[in-house]
Amino acid sequence: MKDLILALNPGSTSTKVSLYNEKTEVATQTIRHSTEEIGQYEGVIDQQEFRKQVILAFMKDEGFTPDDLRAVVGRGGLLKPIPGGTYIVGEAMLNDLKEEKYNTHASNLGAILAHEIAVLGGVDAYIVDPVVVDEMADVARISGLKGIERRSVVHALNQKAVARKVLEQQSKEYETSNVIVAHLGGGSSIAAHENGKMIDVVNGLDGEGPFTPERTGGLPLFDFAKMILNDQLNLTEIKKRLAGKGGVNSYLSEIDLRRVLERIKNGDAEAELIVTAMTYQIAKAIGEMATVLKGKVDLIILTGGAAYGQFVVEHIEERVSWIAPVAVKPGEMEMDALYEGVTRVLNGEEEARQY
Ligand SMILES: Nc1ncnc2c1ncn2[C@@H]1O[C@H](COP(=O)(O)OP(=O)(O)OP(=O)(O)O)[C@@H](O)[C@H]1O
Ligand SMILES: CCCC(=O)O
Repeated sequence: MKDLILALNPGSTSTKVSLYNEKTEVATQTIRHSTEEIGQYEGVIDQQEFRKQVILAFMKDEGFTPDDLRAVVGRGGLLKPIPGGTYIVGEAMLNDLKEEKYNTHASNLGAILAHEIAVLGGVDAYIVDPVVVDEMADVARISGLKGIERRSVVHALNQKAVARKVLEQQSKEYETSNVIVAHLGGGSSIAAHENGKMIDVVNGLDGEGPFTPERTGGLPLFDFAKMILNDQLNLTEIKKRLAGKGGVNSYLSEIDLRRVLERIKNGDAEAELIVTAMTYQIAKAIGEMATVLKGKVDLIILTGGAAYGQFVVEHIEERVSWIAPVAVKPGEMEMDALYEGVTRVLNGEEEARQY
């Protein structure tokens, strides 16, 4: 039939898969991968074949094959800095991802898996608004140490989709509004969107900003340098300590915020202090982005899985609601945003960009 769009969103512990026909979602599933399943593989790229088979099995269960596809779209990963939009997947992009040229991240598999399945169906593969969308002002790139430049790594796909949706509900346009979006997930990113451009971002992946359920965010540099020397850490171990074993996990041995919030309800004072500190740091980062927008902020939006947590939302609101009204859009809109991005190209409303 060739009228289906397959959208793929690989996360660290899951692969989200959705099938759309012209207007609606036909089937969707979040396929969870156990620690044992994922643990068999050395790195993210090594999981390619395993995840491909999981996606094909999902399609088969739903009664479809790659021959039914019109296009495949994946969440875009760590590439060179590029403008937002829908990109056709090609060799240069695949090479950079397979070499992990710009670091490792589960979303690096998005383009790779989209390509693998598109080939089976004889169609094109795309990515939309990858995590490296770069709209940063030049002044924001200066780190404070020559030789190190700040870069834009952000939940661009969800941040932009959520901002558009919430503003639309308020009869406002993304392109003419100033908003601060805080995506609060396993990792977090916070960005200042000025008239439709993310002019500065708090890049949690590279160790900036608030700590998260599993990442440290920014640390006192000198003390961390001493820890590296004392514990004789190599780069892989450093990365693990910063992302995975950092943040809430390092204090409470738990990355699932739902369980931590349950502990707080049951009177765990340490858990309460740690999550309060996380919300305190998130609020500080939102305040920082307010100065980027010179105080002209129409809206603050909290999104991502952690925005489901009432404790989290209330503690952030308490500190930032003087800046601008706060809207809460928990979870993410990434699958629909992938579908909409590729549809704009297939309908000729937008041209596919080349990497
Ligand atoms: N109902 C809930 N209440 C509180 N926290 C929640 C709830 N649902 C999910 N979370 C927390 O949100 C976090 C995960 O968020 P999310 O699902 O957005 O992240 P992710 O998909 O792992 O990746 P990313 O970091 O890219 O967003 C986890 O710590 C999880 O416990
Ligand atoms: C989505 C941006 C990268 C990250 O923080 O995980």
